[in-house]
Amino acid sequence: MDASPCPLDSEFHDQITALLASPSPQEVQEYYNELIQKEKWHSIKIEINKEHGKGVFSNRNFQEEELIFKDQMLVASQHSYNKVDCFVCSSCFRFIGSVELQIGRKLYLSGFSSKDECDHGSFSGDNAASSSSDFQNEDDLCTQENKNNAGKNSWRKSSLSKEVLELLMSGNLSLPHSKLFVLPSIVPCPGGCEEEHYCSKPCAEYDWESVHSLLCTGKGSDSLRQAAVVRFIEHANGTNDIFILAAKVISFTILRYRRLKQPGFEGSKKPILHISKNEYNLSLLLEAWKPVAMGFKRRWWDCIALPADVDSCEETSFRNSIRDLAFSSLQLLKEAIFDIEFAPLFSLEIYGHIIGMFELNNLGLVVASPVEDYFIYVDDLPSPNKEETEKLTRPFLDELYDDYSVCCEGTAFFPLQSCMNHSCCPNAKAFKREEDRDGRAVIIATRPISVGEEITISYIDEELPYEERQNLLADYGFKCSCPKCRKEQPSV
Ligand SMILES: C[S@@+](CC[C@H](N)C(=O)[O-])C[C@H]1O[C@@H](n2cnc3c(N)ncnc32)[C@H](O)[C@@H]1O
Repeated sequence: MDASPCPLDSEFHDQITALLASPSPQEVQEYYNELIQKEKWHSIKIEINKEHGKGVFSNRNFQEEELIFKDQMLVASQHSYNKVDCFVCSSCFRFIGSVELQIGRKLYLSGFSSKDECDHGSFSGDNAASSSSDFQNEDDLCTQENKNNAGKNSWRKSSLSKEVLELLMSGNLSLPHSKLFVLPSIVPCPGGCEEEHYCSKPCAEYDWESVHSLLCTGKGSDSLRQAAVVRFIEHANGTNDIFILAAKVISFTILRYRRLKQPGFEGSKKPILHISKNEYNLSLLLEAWKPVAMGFKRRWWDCIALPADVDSCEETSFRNSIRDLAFSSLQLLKEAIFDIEFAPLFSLEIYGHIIGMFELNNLGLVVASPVEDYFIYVDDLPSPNKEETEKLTRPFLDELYDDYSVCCEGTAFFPLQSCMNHSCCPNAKAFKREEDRDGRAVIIATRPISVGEEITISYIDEELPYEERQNLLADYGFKCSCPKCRKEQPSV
């Protein structure tokens, strides 16, 4: 592999080594004990062993189908391609607005010739959308990227007019029975950007304080920084939106550091007088970074699976190209939010490890759509109520076609779930039940679990043949020796 193109990698070598050092077993234990205490999931514990590192273990017996724990994401992000389909809170990922808004907005935004573009011009003046009480302004309907493309696109032919969709979005056209599917109303971003929306003030404030204030492109941010953030986001949307999540991790760490630095902040470390300012800053940075330090990680370009169409003799140039892509993204992020006080966080080494952490802990973020529930409800209505209702709802369902059931999808880092080891005969699974309507991971027992047993999930389709399973697990850097693998392993 070529030498690193990032000068910060060598300049801050010692600080980077400290940030990437594995936390001691005692630190790990203390961190997770505190987290479990805070989240009140007393029926699990984190244990560390030489063979598999951290793992989640049961503290009591669980029955089949019982909830084991739910996990709040440390950072999360909706996939950019999913943002037209699902309008969700940027903090907890609940659907927001109304069923009408979800349907109207999706059909409206995808009604233009390109799915990702919308004609901002059509929302000016006294049109229905801008008079809505739910919307803060017409910009709520378009992302920054969409607005940059304003006027370039034309409304494609559809059985539904733009005007009908605008009425639906503005709340001036209600669908029958939709009151049974009430969604939280929309809370705007405190910084005034049009990219993020929330289901409540606490969600808006939490996201602002923990991540978003550094990445906001709203009126409060200076215009040069704003333009740089937009360039970074556009690059991520055009290449790999995992970069947005990596930027959130850096922003999370910087903001946590600033809070810890404030005198009197709960949990802040008192400055130790006999150490230098630099040492003090590093120890504070390590403290701020701790939730990320706990995550299992390797460099992205070292651990990413080689795509099937890349020949093994091309492997080095493939890995170099992945690293170069990450470096281009990092350069754009630096133009947007670089701060010398946190220079090591902007090294390619750290950026690569953050992205690798998502690669190796990949549990997707999924939230079921209330639009699907709504149409299922209508379909289940008794006659003649069903036929009456469908006269109004059918044109929308026909236009949505299969997309009526699209879930909110994204990527997240879940602190507890990411400690779960793999087994091809797992005793638990990540599974959203009817009532789980936000982004949290939900872990359910798939068979009875005894006190003290390790709780495992399967990272892959465990029904695959032995060889295929081992090939897929090699991407995670281990060979599985669970009871099923030991039984199926071909004898030599
Ligand atoms: C999501 S992490 C699980 C937590 C991890 N043990 C830790 O210490 O943070 C995934 C990594 O754990 C290890 N791992 C998970 N399941 C394993 C297994 N069945 N056998 C060996 N290593 C495993 C692998 O290194 C894998 O890349």
